[in-house]
Amino acid sequence: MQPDPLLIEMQGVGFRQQKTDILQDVDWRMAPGEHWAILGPNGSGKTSLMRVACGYRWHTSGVVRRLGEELIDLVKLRGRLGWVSGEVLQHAPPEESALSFVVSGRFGQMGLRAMGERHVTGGDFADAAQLLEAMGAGALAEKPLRVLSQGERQQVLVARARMTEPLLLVLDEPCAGMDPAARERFLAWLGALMEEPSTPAVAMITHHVEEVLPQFEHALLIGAGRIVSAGATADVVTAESLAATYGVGVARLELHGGRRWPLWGTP
Ligand SMILES: Nc1ncnc2c1ncn2[C@@H]1O[C@H](COP(=O)(O)OP(=O)(O)OP(=O)(O)O)[C@@H](O)[C@H]1O
Repeated sequence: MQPDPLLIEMQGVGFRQQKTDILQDVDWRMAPGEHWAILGPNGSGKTSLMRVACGYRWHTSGVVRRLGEELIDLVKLRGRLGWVSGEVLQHAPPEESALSFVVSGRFGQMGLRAMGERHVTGGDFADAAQLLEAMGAGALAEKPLRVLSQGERQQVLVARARMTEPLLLVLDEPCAGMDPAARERFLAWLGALMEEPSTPAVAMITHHVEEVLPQFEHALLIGAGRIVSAGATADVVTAESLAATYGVGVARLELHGGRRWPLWGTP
């Protein structure tokens, strides 16, 4: 039997825009079912890396294979790679229910109101309701988007992205704007979700080291558009590599709850 193709394979990849090298010499492979944390300081190229990886931006040098192919039908690709970003909600009608918004993910839309409901069946609604329920977010179904908390929004965005049964979910800074309690609640939910065998591969972009849950068995550290280190989280997320990448000393890196918490500052 043929092994499943890698989700993403990048070899010597560069991405240059407006005479600026945003990504350089990127070599990275992500296999089906793996969970990766994409870590790095502001402006280091995390989002650009994942955009190029997923075909939302086109690399300017090197080779990118997505699902084993160099050129792949981008429409097909969009359905296999679910992009979860708070920005999506800026385009969603605030009065739309969470359930309708989740249903709209099946059609690659930002809510059903924008598209009319003509293609949507009762089966689509039933699937969306079941998905929300299975993800422990069933209570959100009837709520309008405008009342959802930051954590609930992320839950609904993840559910929306899963309506096409993607092989990879990309979470772009899902904890942005959350206070510590909201963040811990969301991360507990995400960790439990990642334990489910039905959950696809996850790549989470963040600049906060302590958000790297134990379920992220792989980590990629990027600085100034170049991969500093990529591999097993324990090997990648070290005080030395963090200090070098973030440009600030790490006095201590504490392991607590399976997560690494840096105490920034010179020892
Ligand atoms: N289209 C573009 N044209 C020019 N520069 C760009 C473009 N897109 C990104 N950049 C620059 O590339 C660098 C990397 O941006 P990117 O958004 O990938 O970083 P990031 O690590 O995700 O940052 P943050 O954590 O702040 O969101 C930044 O300096 C940004 O200004």
